[in-house]
Amino acid sequence: MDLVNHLEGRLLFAVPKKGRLQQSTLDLLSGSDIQFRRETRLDIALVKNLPIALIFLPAADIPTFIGEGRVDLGITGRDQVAEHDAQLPAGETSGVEEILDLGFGRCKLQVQVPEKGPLTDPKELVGKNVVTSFTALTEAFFRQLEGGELSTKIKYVGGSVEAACALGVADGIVDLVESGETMKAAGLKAIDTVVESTAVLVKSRNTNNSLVELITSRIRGVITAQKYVLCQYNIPRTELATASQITPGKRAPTITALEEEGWVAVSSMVEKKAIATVMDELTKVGATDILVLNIANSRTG
Ligand SMILES: Nc1ncnc2c1ncn2[C@@H]1O[C@H](COP(=O)(O)OP(=O)(O)OP(=O)(O)O)[C@@H](O)[C@H]1O
Ligand SMILES: O=P(O)(O)OC[C@H]1O[C@H](OP(=O)(O)OP(=O)(O)O)[C@H](O)[C@@H]1O
Repeated sequence: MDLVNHLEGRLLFAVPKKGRLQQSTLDLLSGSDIQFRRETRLDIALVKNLPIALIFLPAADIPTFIGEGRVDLGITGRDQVAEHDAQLPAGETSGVEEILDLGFGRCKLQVQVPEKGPLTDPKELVGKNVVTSFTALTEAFFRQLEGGELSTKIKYVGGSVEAACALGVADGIVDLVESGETMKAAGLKAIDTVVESTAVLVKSRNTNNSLVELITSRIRGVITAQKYVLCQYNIPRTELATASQITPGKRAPTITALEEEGWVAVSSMVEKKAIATVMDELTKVGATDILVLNIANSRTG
């Protein structure tokens, strides 16, 4: 099948073809009921149940395709969008618009130098060799540090940036850090942060495809569901005001009267990471039968 001829009329949605953001992106698509089958080695997949085509691209290239309006929607790192925007001529507005922070792919683009070396401040790298995959952001960073000048020599490498200092190619690097394992293994330390990043859903500023809203709302629902649990409990009506402060919900808690005089049942969305503390506090104010339920999907205001 000539897939390119089947793109007409479809929303084009770019997703990472490999790497750190791919699995969580595929999970989001699946949670949003975007059904597709990707043929081996093909970078285009037609969605079966919606007029959408998925385009598998390197995360670093996604902002370019979206910025030029070739692709309507995409998932990539905020760092990649920032790098794309930093390459634009002065005064030009970015064609890439962020719609949603997706929460995964959290990392920092950091200035790193040899741990045992003499450098401790990014200013000491001015005029020296710096290696990175993010040349535009690194240039902007050093230009600001140098007060508008740029004497620092910035060189591009596509991967394994952390090897540059040990190989004598660089005095410092600008690379992504998450756990810090790679940096530590390469004998480097971070001395400054250029940008902080998470995966984002982005759209082309010029797209007018109505499916953008539908997809955004589905993805938002999946993210909310992943972030929250539903907490249900029974409480004496006299303690309801205090309990409602502990579980205010996204809008307000749902309160139902119980058959037993003076008692009510409460059901409220609570952030997953806070649930243990919330349960402790509810118990303290007299709540009983506290249940915590996972949310499969959601649409909230
Ligand atoms: N260690 C990490 N932890 C979390 N997110 C990361 C990490 N490294 C990269 N990312 C995010 O994932 C995006 C893609 O990086 P990744 O290293 O997966 O690239 P890639 O497309 O596989 O290209 P490469 O050929 O450079 O490996 C980055 O721009 C960043 O937003
Ligand atoms: O702080 P950490 O948890 O160690 O993660 C950081 C590493 O992850 C990324 O590389 P990746 O492993 O995706 O491969 P790459 O170097 O080929 O881009 C990034 O470029 C760092 O090297």
